[in-house]
Amino acid sequence: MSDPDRSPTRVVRVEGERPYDVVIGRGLLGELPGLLGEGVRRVLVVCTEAMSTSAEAVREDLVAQGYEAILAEVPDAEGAKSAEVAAFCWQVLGQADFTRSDAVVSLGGGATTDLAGFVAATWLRGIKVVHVPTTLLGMVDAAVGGKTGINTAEGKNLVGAFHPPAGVLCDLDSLESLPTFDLVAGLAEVIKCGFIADARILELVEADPQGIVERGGSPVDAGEEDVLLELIERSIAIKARVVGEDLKESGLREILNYGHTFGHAIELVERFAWRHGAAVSVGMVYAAELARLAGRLADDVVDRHRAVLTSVGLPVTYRGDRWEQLLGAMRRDKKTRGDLLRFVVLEDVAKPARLEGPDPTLLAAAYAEVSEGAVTSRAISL
Ligand SMILES: NC(=O)c1ccc[n+]([C@@H]2O[C@H](COP(=O)([O-])OP(=O)(O)OC[C@H]3O[C@@H](n4cnc5c(N)ncnc54)[C@H](O)[C@@H]3O)[C@@H](O)[C@H]2O)c1
Ligand SMILES: O=C(O)C(=O)C[C@@H](O)[C@H](O)[C@H](O)COP(=O)(O)O
Ligand SMILES: [Zn+2]
Repeated sequence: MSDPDRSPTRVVRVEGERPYDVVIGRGLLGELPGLLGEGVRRVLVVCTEAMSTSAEAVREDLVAQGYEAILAEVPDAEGAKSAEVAAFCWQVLGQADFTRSDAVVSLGGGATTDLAGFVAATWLRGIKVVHVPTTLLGMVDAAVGGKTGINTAEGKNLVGAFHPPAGVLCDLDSLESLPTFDLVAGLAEVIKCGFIADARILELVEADPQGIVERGGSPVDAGEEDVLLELIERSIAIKARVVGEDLKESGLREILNYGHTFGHAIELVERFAWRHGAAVSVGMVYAAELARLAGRLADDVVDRHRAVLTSVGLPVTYRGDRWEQLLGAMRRDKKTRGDLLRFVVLEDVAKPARLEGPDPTLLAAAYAEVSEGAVTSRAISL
């Protein structure tokens, strides 16, 4: 049962062809059958080893409520997002006779929800999925909005489908075991929402960055939880509004990709060993520098990127000897059209825009600004 004194349950509605709810609160796992809806008989719970105890509890609960529920344990983090792991899940579904009225439940971080969502999108051309994200990043971003996918040797999320979930359960209790390193990675997407759409998010982080970071992994103090809860809700609300208007990324949705062109390139060059949030953090500084060099963004907003990201422990630089590989990876970004590289940039906080086909010298100059040990082209005070 959720404890109303600790954290009331909130619901964010995501509109679209099949609207669904993102439920945010504590002790919520019992709510899962409600989100699965009518007609589901078999459920595949997809998890990693780190979450297998919780996943087994969910499975037993589902069985107690009359479902046939089985577990599929997949590799940790980006290791889950491969064609081989998807094929393993398809095999499990096939051997257990999953039909179009059955469902997948993901329980884990964004990598698990992306993989499980992709498996659900492709099995029998699409069965129901409910996401139970257990990382901050999963809650505020990956589990909401229906982007699912896996990586290939050539890049991040290059294979996937738009497949919105039937519901999302964000149980804040799961954040208590999340390592600080991963809480911080999730803050990158929260801060992204601040820069693209909601200055209040930036103000909240700037007011007490250490307090927000330190509550990860330790029992939650009521005052601190309020800030984290507000950050989570605000980020989910932005994502819900954007994907509700533009599920398939024909325009508006691209703003959620702020920092990802360069960020995904880092992930590929690092062979997916970097956390996504850390790579996106550097990617946002790259995009900010690009906009500044193009004369579209003021110096103080660029400085604000470095200051707020650094304040929570996120990286803002990357090694300076990988330009050709990074550029090659950016050419395969999903926003690229033919030979035209396209970036989401800012003209101010909460004023996203596009920068199309920037001059190669500008691209390289922005890289120099985020390269480790670089002396930036102007004096900044952090
Ligand atoms: N589909 C989307 O719209 C979307 C949006 C943003 C990010 N993503 C994807 O999400 C992924 C990143 O997600 P992430 O940051 O959650 O990383 P992740 O899924 O790799 O999880 C990070 C680590 O946390 C562990 N973990 C998860 N929950 C835990 C818990 N409660 N306690 C202890 N450990 C726990 C995992 O086992 C893993 O080691 C990337 O693949 C990214 O591309 C997708
Ligand atoms: O939901 C979106 O749209 C996003 O771009 C959110 C991103 O944070 C997320 O990492 C997404 O998976 C990136 O999508 P991709 O299309 O660039 O692979
Ligand atoms: Zn992202």
